[in-house]
Amino acid sequence: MEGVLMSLGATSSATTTTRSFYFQKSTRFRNTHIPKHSPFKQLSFPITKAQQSELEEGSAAVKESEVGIFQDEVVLSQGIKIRRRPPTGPPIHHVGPFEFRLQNEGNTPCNILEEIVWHKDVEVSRLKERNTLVMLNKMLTNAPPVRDFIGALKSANSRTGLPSLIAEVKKASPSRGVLREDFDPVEIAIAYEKGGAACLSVLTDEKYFQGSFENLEAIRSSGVQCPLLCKEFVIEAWQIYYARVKGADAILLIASILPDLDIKYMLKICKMLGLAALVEVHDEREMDRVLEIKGIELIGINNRDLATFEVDIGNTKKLLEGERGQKILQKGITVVGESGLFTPADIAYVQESGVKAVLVGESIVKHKDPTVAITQLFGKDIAS
Ligand SMILES: O=C(O)c1ccccc1NCC(=O)[C@H](O)[C@H](O)COP(=O)(O)O
Repeated sequence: MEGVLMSLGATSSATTTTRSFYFQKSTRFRNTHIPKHSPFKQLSFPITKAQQSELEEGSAAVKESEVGIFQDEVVLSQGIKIRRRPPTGPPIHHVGPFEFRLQNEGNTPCNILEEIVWHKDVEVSRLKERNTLVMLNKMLTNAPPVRDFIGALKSANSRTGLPSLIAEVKKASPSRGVLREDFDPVEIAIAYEKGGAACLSVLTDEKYFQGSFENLEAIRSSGVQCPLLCKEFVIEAWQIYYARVKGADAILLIASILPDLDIKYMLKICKMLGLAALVEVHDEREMDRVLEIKGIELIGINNRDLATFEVDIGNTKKLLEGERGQKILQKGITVVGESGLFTPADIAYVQESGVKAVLVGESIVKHKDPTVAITQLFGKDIAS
């Protein structure tokens, strides 16, 4: 590794454009004020020459492909329904001395996932002011070393012959409310590790999941050895740096909110920082999109529709059938079955469908002893 001062003049839409666009009933608006996400003008962090040229190639490709293409058209062509927050919120109207805001389809989130993403946009803007990329870059030198997230999944899978477990430290969720009142993240993480979890997923979203980056840091510094997934709603590359500084070994990238170019660019950032990326899909279209992206090693199939909360574990099977399953095998991608897993029969069902790992929250976090809950979930002790 060598120190290189990077200049990323032409970067991906993930870094130089906001892509704050929104639709109204019949008209789409594109926010042409762009420079909000431009933190990467001059970066100083250790990367190899090969990584540098890879990033530059990526940047050039992004620039090229964006010429003449409106970002909202790109997004629509990829079937992404989650819109970005309108730049100004509902317009203000005055009637006499009164001021009010008009709510309509275009400036009010249309489902919970969209609401989360819009809120995240505001939250990230504020956090970035207090933690600039230059500051994060400095902090990277003191960040704890990255552990091998995918390696841990693979070795637990070959040791037990069962899907390896990513156990989720989850206090609450929009669909289920508070899952555990006496929530001590470190205690839960230790109990998960004792129960045989290969990796942990730590929710860092505060507003909707009552999680935090403090939880992630506390678990990381507690001595727990399991590699940690930062379970966030990533809309900007800056968040990946932040997660790394806070001790994450892996990060979640959700295909229903990120266009392909953002995913590609973010994968490169992850690679450069040594983080694993869990790219999450929910339907066939998202799976087909991500299977076209080079370099994906880990795909999560979420059985929960994040817009409606509907959960169906048959989704994992559906997305792994036929050609898609073949392609995944050929590419050597590890698949994680996510959400709605409660019994040994559920685990067997997703394993038969082809997953090598599972991500589980509710069914183990609610139990008074999460170690016991893991044994009950798998129908056997997976720790030894
Ligand atoms: O869990 C939710 O209600 C939720 C709502 C909106 C966006 C994301 C949401 N959950 C994230 C997850 O996918 C789950 O936390 C994870 O897969 C574990 O699921 P479970 O075992 O069902 O708790």
